[in-house]
Amino acid sequence: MEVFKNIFDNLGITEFARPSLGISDILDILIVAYIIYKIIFWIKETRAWVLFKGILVIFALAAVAMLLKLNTILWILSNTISVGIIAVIVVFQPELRKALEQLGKGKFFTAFARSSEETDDKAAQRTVDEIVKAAEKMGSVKTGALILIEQKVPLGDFERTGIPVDAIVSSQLLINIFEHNTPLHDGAVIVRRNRVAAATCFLPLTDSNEVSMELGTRHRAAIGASEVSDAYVIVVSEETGAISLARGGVLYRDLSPEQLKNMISQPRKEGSKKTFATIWKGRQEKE
Ligand SMILES: Nc1ncnc2c1ncn2[C@@H]1O[C@H](COP(=O)(O)OP(=O)(O)OP(=O)(O)O)[C@@H](O)[C@H]1O
Repeated sequence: MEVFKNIFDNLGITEFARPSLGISDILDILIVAYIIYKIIFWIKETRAWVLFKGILVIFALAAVAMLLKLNTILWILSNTISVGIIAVIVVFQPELRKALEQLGKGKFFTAFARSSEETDDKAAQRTVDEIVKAAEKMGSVKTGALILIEQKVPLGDFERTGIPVDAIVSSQLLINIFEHNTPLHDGAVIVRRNRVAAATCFLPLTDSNEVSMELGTRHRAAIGASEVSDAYVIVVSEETGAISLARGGVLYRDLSPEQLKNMISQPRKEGSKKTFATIWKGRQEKE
């Protein structure tokens, strides 16, 4: 209590104006802060983060409009906000349902604890090596494969369409997953923080007209997923055994294992700048 008394004294708040602050108030504030922190973290883990950022922009706009007394903008915002709240609930409905389900199963906090683990550079490099090794081996025997490596944009929406795996990435595991006539071989595998998060995931197909006619749905799905996320999407063709990489809506075809390794070796936490520069260079080279 002495600490708070000193803070109030330093702020010049008199004894008279000082709010009474008990242990229960502090506990109350801490619990609310903790819950808000968890909610923000949960939002960041789903695609709701992009929508959430849009909402923050609207709030910032409202604040500016209020400061500058832009009455027409304020009127429009205040009249659309009530509709907006309902719209947000509708748009976020799958995420909210998932969060409530997890809360019911008691998984919400454990999932958070696991996902907050630091990405280890050594483990990330090992993951890249294992994926490249698997792609090379699957290419040599013409086993089709589709692997997404999550970057900053969460792939939770794709992951939910598949079967959870949650295992450390290894070339043997990947080869096994894509083995013909096995239950997990169809669809895409999602790799997150050096673990295979899920298999048999369904990805959106690109509707670009520029995709070569000789490419089928596996490659179209790879390009489609790379258009709506910043993931590295690796495809091994079942027909030719060729290895390709989709990134930012661009497909880099017929890569050697070394080229693939170089392209996907950027560690996740380095941020997208360097990665994007490398990919952009590749894009220009292709064009
Ligand atoms: N939307 C999708 N999401 C995830 N995986 C998909 C999707 N569409 C197709 N696939 C995968 O691709 C396989 C079909 O590949 P298809 O032969 O049509 O594609 P392709 O691009 O010609 O590839 P390949 O060269 O390997 O034959 C499916 O069995 C499935 O595993």
